[in-house]
Amino acid sequence: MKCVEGLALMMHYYPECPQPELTLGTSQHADSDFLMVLLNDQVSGLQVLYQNQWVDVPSVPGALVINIGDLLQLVSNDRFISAEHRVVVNSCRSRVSVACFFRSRLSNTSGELYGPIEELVFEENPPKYRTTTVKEYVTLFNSKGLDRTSVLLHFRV
Ligand SMILES: O=C(O)CCC(=O)C(=O)O
Ligand SMILES: [Fe+2]
Repeated sequence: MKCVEGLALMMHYYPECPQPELTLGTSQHADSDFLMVLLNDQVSGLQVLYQNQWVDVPSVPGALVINIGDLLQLVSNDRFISAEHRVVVNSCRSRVSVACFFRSRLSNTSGELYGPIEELVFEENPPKYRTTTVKEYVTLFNSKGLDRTSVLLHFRV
C-alpha cells in the first residue's frame, strides 16, 4: 500500500519552564500519518488521552513509543484508533525527543488513494471514510492547526 515509503523526522526540544502549568510543549493532537515511532530522553512529558483523562507515558530507557496515526485509523475503518496526545513541560529539566512519522511520500504525484481496506469492509461494517490522498489529508491537517478537532471528521461518510 506504500503507506510507509515516506519518512518525516521531527526533533523537539522542550526547555524547562518555571511555571509549567501556564504552558504546553505540544498541544492536543493525533498524528497525521500511519505510524509514528518516538524516541525520547529520560524526561517524561508525553501524555495520552485515555477515557477522557490525560495519562503520563513513562519514559523507559531504550524503549520506543509507537503511536497510531489518523491515516491508519482511516484505512483500518476504525479497527485501530489514533492516539490523542500532548506534551507537558517540566519545571526543572529540559526534554528532547525525536519523532519519526511514516506515511507515503508527499511528492508522490501518482496520488495513491487511501480508504478503508476491502478486507475490513462488509455489510454490517460499511466504510466509515471516503478515500483520500495523503497530500489532501496532510494539507488539511496543516491548514487547520491544532484546534483539538479531528481531521478525520472531514472524511467521514
Ligand atoms: O515530543 C513528544 O514526545 C511527542 C511529539 C509529538 O507528538 C509530535 O511530534 O507529533
Ligand atoms: Fe504527535
